[in-house]
Amino acid sequence: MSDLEKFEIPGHLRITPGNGGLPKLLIETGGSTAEIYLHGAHVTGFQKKGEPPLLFMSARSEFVAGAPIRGGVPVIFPWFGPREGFPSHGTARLSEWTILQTALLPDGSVRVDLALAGADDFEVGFVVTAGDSLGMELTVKNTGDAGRSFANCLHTYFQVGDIHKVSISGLQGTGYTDSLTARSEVEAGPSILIDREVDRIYQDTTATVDIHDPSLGRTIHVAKSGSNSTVVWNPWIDKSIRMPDFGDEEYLQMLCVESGNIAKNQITLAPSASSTLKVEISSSAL
Ligand SMILES: O=P(O)(O)OC[C@H]1O[C@@H](O)[C@H](O)[C@@H](O)[C@@H]1O
Repeated sequence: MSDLEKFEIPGHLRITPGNGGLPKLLIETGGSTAEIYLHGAHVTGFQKKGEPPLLFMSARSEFVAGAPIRGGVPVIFPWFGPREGFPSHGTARLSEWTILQTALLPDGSVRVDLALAGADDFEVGFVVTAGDSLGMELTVKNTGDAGRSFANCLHTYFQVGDIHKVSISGLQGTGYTDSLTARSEVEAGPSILIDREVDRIYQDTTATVDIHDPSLGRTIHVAKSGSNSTVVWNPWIDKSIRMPDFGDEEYLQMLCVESGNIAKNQITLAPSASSTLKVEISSSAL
């Protein structure tokens, strides 16, 4: 870790061996704490002082090179979902990222700039800013000499008090593909309730999504830009049992609302062009 010491900020940013000995950044600001693993550039925690964690982490997650972390914010790139012969959700979440710089900003938040090496003809950067809210920016530049396409997604796992009582708003009237049936549907009602396995890719939406959680007395706001797809996922009972790195009952306390560009919304970049996917996560009392 000694080569990473230069990125520490006394009183605000410490770098220590985390689970599995993987390097972990521990951030503390006036209003929050956060943690980031260089493995996957994975934000594994964000908590406002005096509030339960905003991000869900599975107690069964692996922390080992070559395997994804279960929970927090997996960075999904350059493809979303399964691909035969290749890892699910791309290689970014399995890669070791490097720190470019760290900074304490004038408003008291802490900013960390990370980079992904060896992503073919792509230059990929990820900026995390932890303060009263959690900001994340994934920037991809095409450094090759031909147009290139990719999907991306910030696969945010949120902690909720009781999934049975949660409702999600912001997607009324939006078309989606139901990944469980492969059918195209339109979200009819103003709020989505989760009472079974749900796995949907909402397309052509830039809307902020709110997660209303009466059990924890808060609403989580997922605001985004540079994103035209939103994924809503909860594995429910059977899939939770099938996932080796996820507790059988953990589906009760988690919900994924993911922001990205998937399927027909995937991004094509001309040579030298770049695009940025930004997500800002905040919460307010109900
Ligand atoms: O197990 P993984 O590869 O992390 O994927 C978890 C889930 O990620 C979600 O984004 C997908 O919509 C689900 O279909 C998938 O099961």
